[in-house]
Amino acid sequence: MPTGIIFKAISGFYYVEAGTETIECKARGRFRRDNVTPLVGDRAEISLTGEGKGVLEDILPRRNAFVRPPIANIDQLVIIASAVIPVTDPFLIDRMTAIAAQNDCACVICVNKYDLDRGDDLYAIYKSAGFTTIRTSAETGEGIEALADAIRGKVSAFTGNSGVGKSSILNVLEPDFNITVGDVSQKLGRGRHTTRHVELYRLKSGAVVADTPGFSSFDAEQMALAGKEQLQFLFPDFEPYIGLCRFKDCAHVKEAGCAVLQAAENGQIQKSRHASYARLYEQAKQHNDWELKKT
Ligand SMILES: Nc1nc2c(ncn2[C@@H]2O[C@H](COP(=O)(O)OP(=O)(O)OP(=O)(O)O)[C@@H](O)[C@H]2O)c(=O)[nH]1
Ligand SMILES: [Zn+2]
Repeated sequence: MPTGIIFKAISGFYYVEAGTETIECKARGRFRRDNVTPLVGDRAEISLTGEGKGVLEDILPRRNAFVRPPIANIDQLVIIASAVIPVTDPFLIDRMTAIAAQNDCACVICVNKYDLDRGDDLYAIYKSAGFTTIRTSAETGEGIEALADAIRGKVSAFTGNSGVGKSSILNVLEPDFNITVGDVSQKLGRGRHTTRHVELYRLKSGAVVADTPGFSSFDAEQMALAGKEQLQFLFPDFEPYIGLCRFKDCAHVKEAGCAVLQAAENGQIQKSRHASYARLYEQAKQHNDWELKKT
């Protein structure tokens, strides 16, 4: 049975890219009965009924699935940031990297507007935290090739606070993209209109990019993060120090003998990364308390 990837889903039709063809599919009735919603990004088994049409038979296991936006199997988030108009708050980046880690999704950090500001601080933070970190300018084209390399052969979703240059970068990566995107969803479908659907685009370079309204700004606020005990594992730069604290159940916030705190003080962990962790930990704690009171 042929398999393919759902690139687009509109009004009950699923557009599955299988080989060089796009097949327009309907879903089998049992998906509804089993309460399974096929998502853009899903790998699906299909049967062909002729004339470019087919039926979704089965959804293959997912690497990850997001609810807002509804999309599956994202390999990596490309987090666009900027050190100047607007200045990106590292906390927003750290929250996204944690959400990504929780969903088995890699991250590429892209510090844009290099022509206006080198963004040395942001660059240093994420480089030393172990992320693929790139500096770009959509204005001069600097770093765009490095970004193209980082997304080749993968499914990426771009995110970043408003004005950092997401659309500008995508247009430099793929000059035709403007037209494609503009038609379908108006400047990456920020959802001002009713067509809030998600779609995958295959760039000429072979990269696949998700047009994801829900990721387009950091309105990922609604995305729930793990409980406070799990949070430490969503910071890969903490990993070498976890398990070395004096107390086994150390929260790594202000405990005596905490190896993570010590590493942050020594500069082995970036201070802003630890500050973000502590802030997220506090939020998770309040959330837990609230949940407990409710029951
Ligand atoms: N100098 C300079 N300006 C840039 C660069 N990238 C984007 N801009 C400008 O920044 C402004 C915002 O860029 P957009 O591409 O619309 O940003 P966006 O992230 O898509 O913003 P939203 O649509 O609000 O989410 C525009 O005026 C761009 O011309 C850059 O690398 N250098
Ligand atoms: Zn600790």
